[in-house]
Amino acid sequence: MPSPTLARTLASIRPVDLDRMAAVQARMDRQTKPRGSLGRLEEFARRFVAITGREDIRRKEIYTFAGDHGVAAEGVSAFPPEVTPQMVYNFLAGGAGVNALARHAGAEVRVVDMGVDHDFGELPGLIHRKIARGTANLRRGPAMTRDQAIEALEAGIALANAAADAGVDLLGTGDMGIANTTPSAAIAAVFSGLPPTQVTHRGTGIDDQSLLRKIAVIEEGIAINAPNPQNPLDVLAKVGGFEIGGIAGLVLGGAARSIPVVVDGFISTAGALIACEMHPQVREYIFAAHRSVEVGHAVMLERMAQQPILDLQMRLGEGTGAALAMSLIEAALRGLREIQTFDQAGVTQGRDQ
Ligand SMILES: O=C(O)c1ccc[n+]([C@@H]2O[C@H](COP(=O)([O-])O)[C@@H](O)[C@H]2O)c1
Ligand SMILES: Cc1cc2nc[nH]c2cc1C
Repeated sequence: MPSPTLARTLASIRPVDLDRMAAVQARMDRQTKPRGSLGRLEEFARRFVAITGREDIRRKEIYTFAGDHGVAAEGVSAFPPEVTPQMVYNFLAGGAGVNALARHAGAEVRVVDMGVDHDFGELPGLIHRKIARGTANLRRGPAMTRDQAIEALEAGIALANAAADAGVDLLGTGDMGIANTTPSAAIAAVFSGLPPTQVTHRGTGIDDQSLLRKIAVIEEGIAINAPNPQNPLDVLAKVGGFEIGGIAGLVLGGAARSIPVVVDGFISTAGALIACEMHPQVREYIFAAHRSVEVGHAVMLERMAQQPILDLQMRLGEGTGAALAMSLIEAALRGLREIQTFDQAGVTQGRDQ
C-alpha cells in the first residue's frame, strides 16, 4: 500500500532559506560582542529563524513515543518489559525525568502509545496510536509489516501537523521502550554498514555477557531480515520499532511544516536517521540535542552531519536531552532579540572584524 500522506509530506520538504540565515548572521555580527563570540548559540539562532521565520518560541512540545519490543524476550535489556507501561503512567503523572526537565525548559510533554504491550483503556492524557501490542522479535523475522511501518510514520506526521496548527514553534522527540536500544543499534549498523559490535552498547545497563548476546541477536536479526539500506521503510519494518517510526514521522512532519525538531538521544536519533535517509533536506531541520553514552550514537550523528548541542554522559531517553537543548535554543533567540548593536549602545567596534 503506497502512502499518499508520506508522499505529500516528503514533497513539501524544502531546503532552508540560506539568504535568511545570512541576514540573521549579519545582524548578530553588529551586536556588542566580538564577531562569532557566542559560538554555536549563533548557529542555533540563525538556523531557527531561517527555518521558522520567527525570532521567538510560542510553544515547545516534546513527544515521548512509547512502544514494546518482541526482541526483549532475548534478554537484551537490564529491565523487564512491564517497565514500559509503568513508565507511561509515570509520564502522565508528571513524575519522570522528562517531566522534570521539560518543566525546567517550559516545554509540554505529550505521551504517545505507539505499541505498548498493555491495555491502557481510556487513559486521559495519553495519545492513543497503538499499532500492536509490541513488535515481533526481529531475531526471528521482521519486527513489523510494511503497512505497520507506514502507520507509525503517519502517526508521527499527523502529530507534527496538529502541533503546527496549534502554534508550536519547536518540537522535541523522546522515547520509552524496554529493549529499544537493540533495534536502534540494528538501524545504526544497517545504514552505516558497520558491524553490530561497533554500534551496540549497554542500554539500561547490561553486563558483558548480555552485551555479547545482544550483539549476536542484532547480527542474526540483520542476517535473517536482510534490510535494504537504500529503502528506509524496509529498514524500519524489519529491524525497527513502533516508537522509532513515530519519531521518524514527527521529524518528517516537522520538516514539512517548517518546524525545527530537537532530536533526543540514541533511539530518537535512529528514528531521525530513518527520516533523513528518506529525504536529503530533512537534516537541515534537526537540532541534535546531545550525545548519548551509547557508542553507536556518534556514528548516526555523523551520518546525518549533526553536531550534538550537549555532551552530558546521559542515557535516559524519554526526551530529557531534548528538553535541556530547547533551553539553549531559546537562550540563543533571546540573545538575538535583546543584545544591542554597537551603534545602539555606543560601543566602539574592534579591528579585523
Ligand atoms: O536515549 C538514549 O540515549 C538511551 C540510551 C540507553 C537507554 N535508553 C532508554 O532505556 C530504554 C532502552 O534500553 P534497553 O537496555 O532496554 O534497550 C529505553 O526506554 C530508552 O529510552 C535511552
Ligand atoms: C526506570 C526506567 C526509566 C526509563 N526511561 C526511559 N527508559 C527507561 C528505562 C528504565 C528502566
